[in-house]
Amino acid sequence: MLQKNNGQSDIAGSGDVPEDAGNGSGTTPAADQVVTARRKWLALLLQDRFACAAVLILIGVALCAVLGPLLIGDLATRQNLRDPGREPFSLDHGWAFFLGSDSLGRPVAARLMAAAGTTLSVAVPAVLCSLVVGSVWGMWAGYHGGWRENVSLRIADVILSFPSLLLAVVVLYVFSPSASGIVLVLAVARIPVYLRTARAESAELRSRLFMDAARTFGTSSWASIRRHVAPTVLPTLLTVAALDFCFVMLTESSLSFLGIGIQPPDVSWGLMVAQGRQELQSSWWIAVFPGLAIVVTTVSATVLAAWARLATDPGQRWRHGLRRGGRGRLSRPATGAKGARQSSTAETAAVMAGAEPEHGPTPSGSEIEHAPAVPEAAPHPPAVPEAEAEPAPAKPGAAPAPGDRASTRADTLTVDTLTVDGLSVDIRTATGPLPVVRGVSFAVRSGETLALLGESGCGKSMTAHAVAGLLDPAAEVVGGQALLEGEDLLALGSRARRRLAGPGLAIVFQDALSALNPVQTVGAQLAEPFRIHERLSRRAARAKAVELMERVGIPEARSRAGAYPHQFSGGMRQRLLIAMAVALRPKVLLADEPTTALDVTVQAQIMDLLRELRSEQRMALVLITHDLGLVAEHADRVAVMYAGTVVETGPVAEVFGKPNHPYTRGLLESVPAEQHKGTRLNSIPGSPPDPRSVPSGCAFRLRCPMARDLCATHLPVLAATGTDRAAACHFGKELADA
Ligand SMILES: Nc1ncnc2c1ncn2[C@@H]1O[C@H](COP(=O)(O)OP(=O)(O)OP(=O)(O)O)[C@@H](O)[C@H]1O
Repeated sequence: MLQKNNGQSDIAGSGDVPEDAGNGSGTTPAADQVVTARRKWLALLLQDRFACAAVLILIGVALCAVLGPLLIGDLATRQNLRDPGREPFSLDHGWAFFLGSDSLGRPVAARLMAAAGTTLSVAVPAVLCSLVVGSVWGMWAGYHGGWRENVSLRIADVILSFPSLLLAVVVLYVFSPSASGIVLVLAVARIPVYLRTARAESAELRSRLFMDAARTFGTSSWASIRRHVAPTVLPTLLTVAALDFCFVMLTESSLSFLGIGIQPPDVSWGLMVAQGRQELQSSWWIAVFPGLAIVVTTVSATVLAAWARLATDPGQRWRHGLRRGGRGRLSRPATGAKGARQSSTAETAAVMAGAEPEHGPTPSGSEIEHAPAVPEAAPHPPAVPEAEAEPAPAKPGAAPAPGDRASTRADTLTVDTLTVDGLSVDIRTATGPLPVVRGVSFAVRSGETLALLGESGCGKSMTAHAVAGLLDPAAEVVGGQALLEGEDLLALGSRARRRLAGPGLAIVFQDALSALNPVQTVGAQLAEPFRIHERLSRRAARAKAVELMERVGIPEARSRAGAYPHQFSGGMRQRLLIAMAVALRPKVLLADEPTTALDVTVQAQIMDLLRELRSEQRMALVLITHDLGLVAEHADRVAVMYAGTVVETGPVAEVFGKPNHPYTRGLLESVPAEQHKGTRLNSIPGSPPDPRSVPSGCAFRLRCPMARDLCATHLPVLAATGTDRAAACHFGKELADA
């Protein structure tokens, strides 16, 4: 059971594993983790023979660069004019002449080794500098958007408008040619390539739900970039960097050919190609071998980057298994392509998570979906008191059972936790502001469930996003307040908002797959709120994450914490999202259609879980839905929305028993129910108005059977129609008294 402990959220049951807990082997757990992580990467690398070959080649090149000068002494520069242009593939004059000699009698093999060091000392720093600066800049610009993005792109455009070779020629002519000068010029010239790539991917990620989810528990912009943007963008950038490696080497060779690159007696592969080009017909080997060195090194870097891209993308790792052509542990099983993908992904992720695949198959989504919300063996019995146990579902339209939940709970509820007052949101469009939320007001108290009910497009999500501070940049709050225990959320600066996010207000989104980061394990994502707000170590936060997973009914939570969102079923993903939202025991939880994409069985499990958590944590729950059945069964009070405004509000049982607004009445009459059996179902004629063409006066009047002339000229306001009830209808009181 989740318990409050000295102001800190704590989950009773398995306590935190102490940070410094030893493992009995004399090594620290942190050191063990590093060793295990290295083994995992090595295991993945060994599954790809091309990547292995690429690594060996690159290690060879690096060794040549480092050890070459020691092995060859001055062989690379010593001229032997009596014996120039010696042909390759003969060991008569020693290994140094195996690849022939150039027109000055210098051995090509020795020169290749000497040149490896010079070439790498230019290409590697140039690529690394442009990669680091361009990527960080691009991710920052893309994440924030607006002027930062525009200014960054214009700077990139200016740099890109100069051909990089021309830029290098101009700069190196003005300043004297040197290796560090070449590195600097090439690094600057290539920054826009990374900037643009990182910006584009980051801007795309900016609008993804899992970024919104991170913002709801107060992740700062740099932390979001580091944890969510960088892991997604990096694989692409690494591939670009590998290709850039070739470009930089070739540019350096062109500069050397022009006499402003590497200066003799130093030698680089590019310079060797440039010098050998003049004698290509008579002594082909002088240019061909350094050319081959450039190609082989570049291809190796590209292969390694492609491997890294697959290895760091959890959705792609299964390909490593398939590449082995059916051999080995991660090979394609004989159950068809889909099965192969699932199995390989699960096993590969198990390897990455440090689990032994021999432990048996990972439970499939369908196997684990029907697990009870609270596992039998879990140390967290459901905390719903007997008195709060759910009555049989109320049928929409039917009168509530005597002693309904709303009226019994009302005794214990006094102060509103969240009060939304006159909230208005506009969307900026080319033709001017478009009002999509108009003066919405409602209040919800601790331990209570308020349903925001309405047809699609009536502004429910906009309202929730405005309160949570997650509005699209095109949308803007133009009026109203959202008071969380008296503090206006809409007036807070971003820092104060981050402090409050998570422990104050959290949100559960409809599409759990989009709301979870696909390239992070669920354990890492669930640990994030604890790391940010409680500053827990990685290990302690992870332990809390596992406890949370157990609490929301994820079986085998400890081993499943290392899995990725796509390895869970829809219902389990929704549980994970709920776990993430309630991790910091928020005072208010906004649940935006949390069960729409789920089947009825899973829907019931998720709603039961939300109810249990609400009771345990005494949260105020705002349930956003268009499902009247869900409202009847799970909400205490309801605010019915139409065309961006609240048209009726009150206790669910009373509103559904005797609606005071013709729209609510129409909604209830259009739902099939026992008492409608054998009669023709009524439906509201027409459809909700587009925000661009909301009728004058009452927005519902064109569909309303009670509309009069007054409705076209006077906008009805939300007015009391009874105790704790209100309706925005000129005839609300009439309906209430009927
Ligand atoms: N970026 C946008 N640009 C223009 N209009 C928008 C934008 N986002 C939302 N809208 C409009 O705002 C209105 C309210 O949208 P909102 O998503 O809040 O509706 P909703 O009641 O949550 O619907 P649903 O139940 O389908 O999610 C809709 O008419 C929608 O078309």
